[in-house]
Amino acid sequence: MPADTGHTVPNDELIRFTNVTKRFGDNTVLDDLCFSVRPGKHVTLIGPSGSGKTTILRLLMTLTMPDSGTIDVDGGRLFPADERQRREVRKRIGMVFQQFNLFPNMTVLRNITEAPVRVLGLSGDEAEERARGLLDLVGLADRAGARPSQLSGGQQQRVAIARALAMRPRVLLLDEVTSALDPELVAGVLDVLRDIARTTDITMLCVTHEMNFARDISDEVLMFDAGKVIESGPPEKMFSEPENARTREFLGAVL
Ligand SMILES: Nc1ncnc2c1ncn2[C@@H]1O[C@H](COP(=O)(O)OP(=O)(O)OP(=O)(O)O)[C@@H](O)[C@H]1O
Repeated sequence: MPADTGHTVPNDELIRFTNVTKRFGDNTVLDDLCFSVRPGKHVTLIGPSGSGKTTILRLLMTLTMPDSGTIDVDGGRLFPADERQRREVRKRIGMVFQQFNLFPNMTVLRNITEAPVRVLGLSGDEAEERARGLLDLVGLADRAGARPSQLSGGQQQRVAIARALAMRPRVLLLDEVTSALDPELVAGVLDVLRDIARTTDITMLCVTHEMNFARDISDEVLMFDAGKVIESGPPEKMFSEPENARTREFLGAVL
């Protein structure tokens, strides 16, 4: 019998959470949560602070474990699964964090080539070619030899985006990627992400308080409250005529 690779999940779903519950002590952060994301779609998670948005991304990165339920990504089961299978599925997922988390002692180029060489087994030349293409994409082709500390926050975040893409993930997770940036640096990072959303077939799952950005890039917006999706829909509907009173209240406060 082959290992349980989650083939019960339909092919047109790249991410599926089924009855996922996550607790921290008495705090039920995700409550029997079900949702799915189709391949190539850009989905934004919105909701009040503490509603569990970051926890969803952390589960996908296997940085934390659910208490119950199943999580499938790209036809493979992430939870429950043994360590080896989890690592295999996890390789298909890239994440950009609020704090860029670059390696300070490595050049920009090494930051991007490190994981493709170590994890994917690419040769140094292959990894470098890939990295240089990505540096071009994020507008930093001339900074390959710099150290992160020589770059602005916005440039560092663009390196972090290139680093995540260098693993050729099927899913890109974006967690408040502009909230640690000075206001004048936000637009450059969001422009790069808009470009990536427009020109690649990567699936994106995004937590952001930048509602204009969410409106621009999202195919679907999911509104979270108390560990559940309480409303979902295309951004034009969610932002102009939300049906749920909690969504209206939340958007009234942030828009
Ligand atoms: N490691 C942890 N230990 C204990 N509680 C945690 C831990 N991580 C998250 N929580 C709690 O889980 C809840 C959900 O947190 P999460 O960061 O997922 O929310 P969020 O919707 O992303 O919020 P925000 O918009 O403020 O980032 C919060 O109440 C938080 O305090």
